[in-house]
Amino acid sequence: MDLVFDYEDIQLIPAKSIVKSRSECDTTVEFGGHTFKLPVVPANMQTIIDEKLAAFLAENGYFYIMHRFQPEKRLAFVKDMQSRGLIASISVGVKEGEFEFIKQLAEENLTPEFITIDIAHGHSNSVIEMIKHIKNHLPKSFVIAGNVGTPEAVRELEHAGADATKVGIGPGKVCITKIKTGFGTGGWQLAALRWCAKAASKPIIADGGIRTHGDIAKSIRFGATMVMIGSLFAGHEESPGETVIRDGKTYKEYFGSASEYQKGERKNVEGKKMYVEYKGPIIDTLIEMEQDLQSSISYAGGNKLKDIRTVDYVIVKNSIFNGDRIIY
Ligand SMILES: NC(=O)C1=CN([C@@H]2O[C@H](COP(=O)(O)OP(=O)(O)OC[C@H]3O[C@@H](n4cnc5c(N)ncnc54)[C@H](OP(=O)(O)O)[C@@H]3O)[C@@H](O)[C@H]2O)C=CC1
Ligand SMILES: Nc1nc2c(ncn2[C@@H]2O[C@H](COP(=O)(O)O)[C@@H](O)[C@H]2O)c(=O)[nH]1
Repeated sequence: MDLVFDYEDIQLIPAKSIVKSRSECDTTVEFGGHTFKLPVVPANMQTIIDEKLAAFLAENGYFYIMHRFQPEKRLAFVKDMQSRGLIASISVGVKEGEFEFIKQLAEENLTPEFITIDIAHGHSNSVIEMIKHIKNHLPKSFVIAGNVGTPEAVRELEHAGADATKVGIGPGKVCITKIKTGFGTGGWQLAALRWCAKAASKPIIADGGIRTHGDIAKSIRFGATMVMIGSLFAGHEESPGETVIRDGKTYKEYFGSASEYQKGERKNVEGKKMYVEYKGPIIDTLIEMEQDLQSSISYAGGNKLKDIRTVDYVIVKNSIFNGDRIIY
C-alpha cells in the first residue's frame, strides 16, 4: 500500500464541462444485468430496509438488498417480489441453515436475481463454500460476496465464482470493529477501495464510510460500481428503525448488524446504536443524490457516470471541510 487516505482527504479536480445543463448527465448504472437509476444501495441492515421499502425501491428503478435478519421471511419475500415482476435481492449468512435455505430456493424453482453473502470477515473458506454452493444450486443468481478489505480477498472470492465483491471492514458509522479488534479499513476506506479495485476483474461495491453525497462520486473515481450506504439512509419516514421524540425533536434509531440490539445478546459485539434526526421521505434524498451526482459528472467534464472514473484528484489531508460542517 503506497497511498493511504479517506474520503475527507480527497478533492476531485474539475474538467471543462461538455453539457449545457446538469440534467443532461446520466447517473444510471448497469449492475448484474439490470440498469438502476443510481449507483447507490441502502445498506442491508434491519434499521435501513424492510420489505415495503425494498418494493418501493425496486418499483422505482433503484437497486436494493434485503437484510437477512428475519430468515424465515425470505422465501415468501422472493416469491412476492417476483410475482409482482420485481427484482428479488436477498442476503444470506454462512451458517449451516443458510446452505439449506439455498437448496430450498432451488427446490421451489425460485432464483433470486441477486444474492449477497453478508458476513463481517468475508475472506474466509465459509464464504468461498457458500459462493460455490449458490453457483451450484442457483447458477443464474448474481452473487455479491463480502465484506473484504484486500486485493487477495477480492481475487479469491472472484475466483470462487463471486460476480461482485463488497469492500469495507470497519468504516461504518455504527461500527466498532476497529476499536474492538484493531483491524479494518476504517480511516482509509477510500484507499482500500482503490487498492482492491486494481485487483478486481468484476464490479466492486464500496461499503461504509459515506458521509456526504460527494463521497459517492469519490467512490466511483476510485473503482466502485455501486456504493452501499447506511447512515445517510437512516432516519427517513420509511426507515424501519424505532422513532423517538426528544426535546420536541424527532429521531429514528440506527443500529449495527453486529450490535447487541440486532443480536439480542452481548456476544462478539462489533456494532453500536445511534439516533439520527428525522429526515422526511427517502425519495427526497434519492432525488438530491441524483442531482448532486449529475453535478459531479458535469464537473468531471462528461455526461455519464463512467466519466468520473478518469478525473484527476489531489490529496488534501483532513481539510476539505476547512472547518465547515454541512448544515442545510
Ligand atoms: N462491514 C463490516 O465492517 C462489518 C459488518 N458486520 C455485519 O454484522 C453482521 C453480522 O456479521 P457476522 O458476525 O459475520 O455474522 P454471523 O454472526 O452470521 O457470523 C458468520 C459466521 O462467521 C463466523 N465469524 C464471524 N466473525 C468471524 C471472524 N472475524 N473470523 C472468523 N469467523 C467469523 C461466525 O462464527 P462465530 O460467531 O462463532 O465466530 C459465523 O459462523 C453482518 O450483517 C455483517 O455485515 C459486522 C462486523 C463488521
Ligand atoms: N463493524 C460493523 N459494521 C457494520 C455493522 N452493521 C453494519 N455495518 C457496516 O456498515 C455499513 C454502513 O456504513 P455507513 O457508514 O454508511 O453507516 C453497512 O453496510 C455494513 O457494512 C456492525 O454492527 N459493525
